[in-house]
Amino acid sequence: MSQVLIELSGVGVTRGGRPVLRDINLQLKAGEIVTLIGPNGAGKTTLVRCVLGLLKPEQGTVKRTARLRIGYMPQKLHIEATLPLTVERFLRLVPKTSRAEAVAALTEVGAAHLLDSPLQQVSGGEQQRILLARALLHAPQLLVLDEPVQGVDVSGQAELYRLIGKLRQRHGCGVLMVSHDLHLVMSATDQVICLNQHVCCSGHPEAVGNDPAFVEMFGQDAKSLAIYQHHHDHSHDLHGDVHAADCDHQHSGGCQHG
Ligand SMILES: Nc1ncnc2c1ncn2[C@@H]1O[C@H](COP(=O)(O)OP(=O)(O)OP(=O)(O)O)[C@@H](O)[C@H]1O
Repeated sequence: MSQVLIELSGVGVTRGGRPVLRDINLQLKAGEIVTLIGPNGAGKTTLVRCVLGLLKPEQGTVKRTARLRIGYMPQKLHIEATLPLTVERFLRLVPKTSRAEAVAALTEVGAAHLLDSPLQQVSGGEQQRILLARALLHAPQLLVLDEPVQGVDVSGQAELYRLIGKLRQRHGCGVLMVSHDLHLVMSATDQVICLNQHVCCSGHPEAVGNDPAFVEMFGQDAKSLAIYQHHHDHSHDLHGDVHAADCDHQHSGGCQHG
């Protein structure tokens, strides 16, 4: 049986007097890909910060396996435009990283040719690969990817998702991925968690092979993408709170709130 890397139980976070996360239960195992989806302000980044140990929730517990090694890929890289920094020097900011290790990590993400490039000059898609290479240098048991395809064109997105799937297989690591998109999640995602302060629903993504509009939009890459079918039985107001009128909804198996 796969090792449980991290387990959140009843996690709750309040910010500015408002609940941002409520009663979150989540378990992530080695070799498993879990994708968090949800609208702006749903609490995805806050949840990631709890997983990374950067934020201690007011309620509930976060249990990590002993000495868990996490490779984190942030949404964006913020670097000073005038700072002379090559890709190699950037990667070697990870302690004890040799040039050979930087090359190996870049090779894994198909970006070895960027080794001597100035970091400021690489494209958005290249930057995402470099951030992924940096995450790999931590020899992660758990990869945490915050919107890994942000700013990448559609065919590049499919390629990046495929790469993440391959890395999971090669390293046997667990992957927690944040997506802002309600529709595009990788077919290799084992579990999708739809978050809007609480876990609205969760489950396996359903393949979109039969959807002609989707195939037309993504071509052959559509086969490597999936659409998660939503079965919400409640709605949220602008603040993410559940509409009072929905409070008598029938709880289903996928519904994880009280
Ligand atoms: N330090 C803070 N102080 C006050 N409110 C905060 C703080 N951090 C986050 N919030 C609020 O918590 C809510 C959740 O924010 P979070 O960044 O986790 O959402 P998200 O799902 O990642 O959003 P996005 O998709 O826009 O990145 C938002 O309403 C945000 O304004």
